[in-house]
Amino acid sequence: MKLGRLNHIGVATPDLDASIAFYRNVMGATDVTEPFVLESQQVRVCFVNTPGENGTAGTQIELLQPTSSDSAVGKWLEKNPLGGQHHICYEVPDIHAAKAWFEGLGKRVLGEPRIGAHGTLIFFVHPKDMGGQLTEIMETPKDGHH
Ligand SMILES: CC[C@H](C(=O)O)C(=O)SCCNC(=O)CCNC(=O)[C@H](O)C(C)(C)COP(=O)(O)OP(=O)(O)OC[C@H]1O[C@@H](n2cnc3c(N)ncnc32)[C@H](O)[C@@H]1OP(=O)(O)O
Ligand SMILES: [Co+2]
Repeated sequence: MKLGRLNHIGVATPDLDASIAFYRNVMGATDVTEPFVLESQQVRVCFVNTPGENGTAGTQIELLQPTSSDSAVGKWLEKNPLGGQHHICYEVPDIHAAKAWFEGLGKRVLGEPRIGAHGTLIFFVHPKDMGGQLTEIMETPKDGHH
């Protein structure tokens, strides 16, 4: 398995607009995308772009507010009402080879690879098989656009 760049850190929040204000006013973020709803994951999401180096894209903070309490993020917020770090997403060159790799190690891949918020194929690996860390694996965007 070839580990690629850290694409984003998923951060859950009970109030997306308050979190955007926090990243702008407390963290000095200047590049925050327009929120949109991803029905399939029952989340309203936006990205805080952090500066990259030498013209490359920086790692993003993916801010996630559930649109329903009966959702992965909704359920997680019930246990973590303030919100916080929810998952980590790494890029890989070949999503299908990566899926076979984790399954070969007996780790639970959650569902089939599907198109994620960045428009490329992703899957998640169960946190209990990953040292407590919910891990999203994402195929590196072909056009290099992140
Ligand atoms: C913008 C969209 C973007 C995309 O899809 O492109 C996203 O990133 S969407 C993000 C939301 N979607 C997901 O997280 C999908 C993957 N997650 C799941 O399938 C579930 O959340 C799952 C299976 C990890 C847990 O669901 P379950 O129904 O089993 O919930 P439980 O509360 O019973 O959890 C079981 C056990 O796991 C612990 N847990 C749950 N979530 C996390 C987490 N994010 N990080 C670490 N650990 C987590 C939970 O505490 C339970 O452990 P226990 O010791 O029993 O308390
Ligand atoms: Co994500």
